[in-house]
Amino acid sequence: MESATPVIVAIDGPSGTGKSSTSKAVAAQLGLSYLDTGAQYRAITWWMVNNGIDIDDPSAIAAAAGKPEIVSGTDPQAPTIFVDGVDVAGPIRTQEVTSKVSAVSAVPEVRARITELQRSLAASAEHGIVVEGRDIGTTVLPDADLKIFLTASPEARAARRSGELKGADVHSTREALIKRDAADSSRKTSPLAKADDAVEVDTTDLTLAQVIECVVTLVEEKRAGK
Ligand SMILES: Nc1ncnc2c1ncn2[C@@H]1O[C@H](COP(=O)(O)OP(=O)(O)OP(=O)(O)O)[C@@H](O)[C@H]1O
Ligand SMILES: Nc1ccn([C@H]2C[C@H](O)[C@@H](COP(=O)(O)O)O2)c(=O)n1
Repeated sequence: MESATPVIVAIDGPSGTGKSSTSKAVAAQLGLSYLDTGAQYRAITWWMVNNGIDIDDPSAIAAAAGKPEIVSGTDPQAPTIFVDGVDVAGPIRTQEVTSKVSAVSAVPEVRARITELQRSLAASAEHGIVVEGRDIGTTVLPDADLKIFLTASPEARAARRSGELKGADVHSTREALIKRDAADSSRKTSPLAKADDAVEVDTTDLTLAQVIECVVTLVEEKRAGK
């Protein structure tokens, strides 16, 4: 039997729009690999913090950018992230890493390093891959078969995140999301942006199941050549 042509799907958008949940589910449903590029930027940030690199000094970050070995596992049922052989899936989600990741990921040498890893993983995905992040459609995989840009109101995103953080204050969560999005959108190198040819999906009033169904349909239509 002939196997389906590998399909490359890029899913971008601001924080809390549902990129990870949607991408994982779509990849699992369609038998594709899955890559969380935010986890890679968090992993390199975790390494910088743990190795005493001054996060306020872009030249120090640039000089260290090539040092850590970052390895991502791309099974959507059990994605993994290791730095120098250490499982950092938990530590990269701390408040400290979240507050520093935008500064580290703005450094061009960091982006060049991580982008190379991303392209290599996408190229080696046998059945195709769903890659989620901020600059996948614009910079990392500009020739992706399908580009999706997820959005949602800051209020919806803050409510989702507060629920996840067991009742964290919605107002401060909203402010923190807006601040991180502003930093990610205004950096010089490959900022958070919608690619011209991306399909925008506003998830504010959609359930996660509806968003997943919408994206699966878009991938299937693309595969069918519609
Ligand atoms: N359409 C939706 N309706 C309700 N909750 C949702 C929806 N989409 C995602 N969620 C929930 O919102 C939270 C954030 O989702 P997720 O982590 O997938 O977003 P993200 O865009 O990847 O965020 P980040 O970029 O910050 O990692 C999760 O708890 C998820 O279950
Ligand atoms: N393609 C990407 C993915 C992520 N980042 C940076 C900016 C985000 O604030 C941070 C963490 O991402 P998250 O785990 O919240 O998805 O990583 C980026 O610059 N480019």
